Amino acid sequence: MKAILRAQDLGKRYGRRWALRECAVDIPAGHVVGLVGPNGAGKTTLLKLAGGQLTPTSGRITVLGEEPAAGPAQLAKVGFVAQDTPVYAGLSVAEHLRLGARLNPGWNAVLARERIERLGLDPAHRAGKLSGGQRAQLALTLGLAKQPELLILDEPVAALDPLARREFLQGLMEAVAEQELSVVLSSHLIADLERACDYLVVLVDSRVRLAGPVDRLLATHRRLSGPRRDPGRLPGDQHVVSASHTDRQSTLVVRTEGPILDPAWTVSELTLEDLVLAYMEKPAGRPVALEVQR
Ligand SMILES: Nc1ncnc2c1ncn2[C@@H]1O[C@H](COP(=O)(O)OP(=O)(O)OP(=O)(O)O)[C@@H](O)[C@H]1O
Repeated sequence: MKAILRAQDLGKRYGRRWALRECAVDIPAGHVVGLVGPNGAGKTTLLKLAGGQLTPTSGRITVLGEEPAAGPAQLAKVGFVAQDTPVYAGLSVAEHLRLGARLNPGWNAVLARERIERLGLDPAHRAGKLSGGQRAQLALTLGLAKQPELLILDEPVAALDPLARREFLQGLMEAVAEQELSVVLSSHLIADLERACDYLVVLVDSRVRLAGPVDRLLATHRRLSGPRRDPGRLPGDQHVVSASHTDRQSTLVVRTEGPILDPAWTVSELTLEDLVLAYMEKPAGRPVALEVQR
């Protein structure tokens, strides 16, 4: 299947500091991909590299099989809504839609108009006078009406109220199911990602720590609780992701393809939030990136 985003040994350095290092991912088309990680992990940097706003310091990235922003055809296939939801303060909502129609060959004027109506935005209103959430909605409408093959959204729902967030994510999932759209979005709101995303990438300390389809990731991770145990003494096919201990008790998150046979453990499944938090904890040694494919 076609990859929407492929990175090999990708790195980006600002001055002496690496914002992204040794990044390797291969994300297939047809997903809503959630990109998560702590503040400063490198999410915006990765998205900007994919959007062509930044160039790599090392390695390679391709988007829909080509260099990012390689030319007009490639630009038409990729929509990008940045974290600060850029709109032109002096232009009205209607003028934004007219501009979108002029600049984008695949523009869907009906979709844009209907969405603006549904949101209750006044077409004559200047963008500079909209609330933060309304500006975000306008920027998202422009991204959707462009009808790209890949829509990249940097924290798209942060400014939206809970109902608007739910409706927006629902709309994204429908667009992915009905059109040939793939989405990569970053967010700190894991409950939202849980609802909308079927593929996950976790970035920590400028490195990819986990990537794969959500159902596969959940099926291959377990929480084990039981009498205190040295995590180094688990069977070889059980990889410890995080561990916490009291004097008598150990709680581990492990990745394994097989069943947990040791009767001393109480075994439970993880939620997406448990999984993300386990990978966001600082590991004791050098972290190992895991890319899980179907
Ligand atoms: N223009 C820049 N110049 C220098 N350093 C930068 C620049 N942009 C980002 N950085 C640094 O690169 C690292 C990664 O930043 P990035 O914005 O990609 O993180 P992020 O995961 O998107 O964070 P957040 O969740 O807070 O938005 C951070 O340490 C940040 O300080």
